[in-house]
Amino acid sequence: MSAALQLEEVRLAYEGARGLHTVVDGFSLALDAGRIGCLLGPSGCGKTTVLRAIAGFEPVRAGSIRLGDRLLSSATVHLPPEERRVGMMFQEYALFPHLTAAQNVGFGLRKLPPAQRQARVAAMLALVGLGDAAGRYPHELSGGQQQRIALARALAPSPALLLLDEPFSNLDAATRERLTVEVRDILKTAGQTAVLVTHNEAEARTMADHVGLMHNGRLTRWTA
Ligand SMILES: Nc1ncnc2c1ncn2[C@@H]1O[C@H](COP(=O)(O)OP(=O)(O)OP(=O)(O)O)[C@@H](O)[C@H]1O
Repeated sequence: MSAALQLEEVRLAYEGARGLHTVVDGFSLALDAGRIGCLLGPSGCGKTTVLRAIAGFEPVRAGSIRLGDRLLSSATVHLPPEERRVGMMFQEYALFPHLTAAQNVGFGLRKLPPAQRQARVAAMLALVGLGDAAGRYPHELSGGQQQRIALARALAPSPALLLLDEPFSNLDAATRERLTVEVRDILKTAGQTAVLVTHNEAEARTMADHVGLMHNGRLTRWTA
């Protein structure tokens, strides 16, 4: 089987006052469909930068990023984020406070006919175990429940790939531990290909099928 996600010799750099500053170099990985990969590494090693590049928020200076048979990024190609079929659960993508849980989950489904949209929202709320929370606003939900709604929102448009960047970092330790297991179960039920970023080793081992260790912008180990 060919990999769902494939990064080959990727180089990523930020523009600085003194020209380009390379933060990721020679970065390669392959992830099969339905598998969960995790990038683990110390602060500043480039984990978020890699996710941002996969999502289409950073240009690729060399190498390539492919999803299925589509080229998403290379030195000469850059598919816009909205055309990548990549879903995100990033810390900065909090729920919309003025929308109910159901409206949040339905946000990315506005192109669907209303009946189909409603059915998909109901299915996603059921998948994350919050079928009874449809009419509640984010402030009426616990932190863990809010993250499960954020997951339902990210999964609703059936992304080819889901990216999770430190999705549990704002939660207390007990909730975090419980949610790590729950989210893995939800992703596996959905057959979702996903890449998680964390600097918490226990979380990486619990969640992921493959753990990649990053150091100074390179992948130093990728465990099966
Ligand atoms: N917008 C930016 N402009 C310039 N440099 C940046 C920018 N964002 C990140 N960097 C630098 O790129 C490097 C990698 O940052 P990145 O956020 O990818 O690391 P990380 O491994 O995700 O860290 P953390 O675990 O703290 O989130 C760091 O040296 C950082 O200072």
